[in-house]
Amino acid sequence: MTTQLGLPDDIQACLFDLDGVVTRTAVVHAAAWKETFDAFLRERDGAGFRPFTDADYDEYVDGRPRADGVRSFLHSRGVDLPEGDPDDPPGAPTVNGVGNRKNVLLLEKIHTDGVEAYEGTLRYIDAVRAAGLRTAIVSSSANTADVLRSIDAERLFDVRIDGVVARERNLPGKPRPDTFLAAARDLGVPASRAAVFEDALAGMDAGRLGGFGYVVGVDRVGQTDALYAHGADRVVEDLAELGGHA
Ligand SMILES: O=P(O)(O)OC[C@H]1O[C@@H](O)[C@H](O)[C@@H](O)[C@@H]1O
Repeated sequence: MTTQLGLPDDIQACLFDLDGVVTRTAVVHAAAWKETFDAFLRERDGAGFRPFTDADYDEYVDGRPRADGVRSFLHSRGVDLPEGDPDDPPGAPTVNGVGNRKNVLLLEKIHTDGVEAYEGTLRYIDAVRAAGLRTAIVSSSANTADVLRSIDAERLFDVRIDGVVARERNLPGKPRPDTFLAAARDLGVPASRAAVFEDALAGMDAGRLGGFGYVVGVDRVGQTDALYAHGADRVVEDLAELGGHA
């Protein structure tokens, strides 16, 4: 282990998830999803509908690309919608329509409340870069560039693989490892020499399946055991615990 960064000595690159690792936006996504799915279920099943829960978010939605989240959660409730088109009106009964509704709500919330970063993460990334390691942001979110710009954090990452890039390159999203592998490749570092930092169970699966050198689970919601079960080498509540202090 390096004493400074809390990583194995041979790690040359760090691949960071965005929502819940760099920014406090995992809860904003979760709230937008809950509003979207509860409205959908209420309309379908009436007032006695079974609401979307935190456990549903963790299992079916967190960390996955938008459309995969729609399909995966609704399938768990026995609903399989047609795909529709990317420009379906928000709330239309299609995978795209439901996803578009969620995006409208997400952007409203971000616009109203702003985006906050985790200071411990920003300090850790500074230390990682000062130590000469390369960095990437790897997120399923198609809003990654805007969110990073809003906290002036684009400069912290040498490479960005997000929901937009994944679509362009036809990369399957988390829990598949392809987006993390693409980031490591773009950085010129083998997966075995790259560390993954993730808060979502789907992201842990991606880290494990990709054969990465080290996988750090970031527990913001009390799911340490689940993060270990999904493949974390170490779980922290804040990246400051790993070290990297000036
Ligand atoms: O809808 P977006 O911004 O493209 O984000 C896709 C997904 O991005 C992930 O980072 C979030 O954990 C999910 O909740 C979200 O659904």
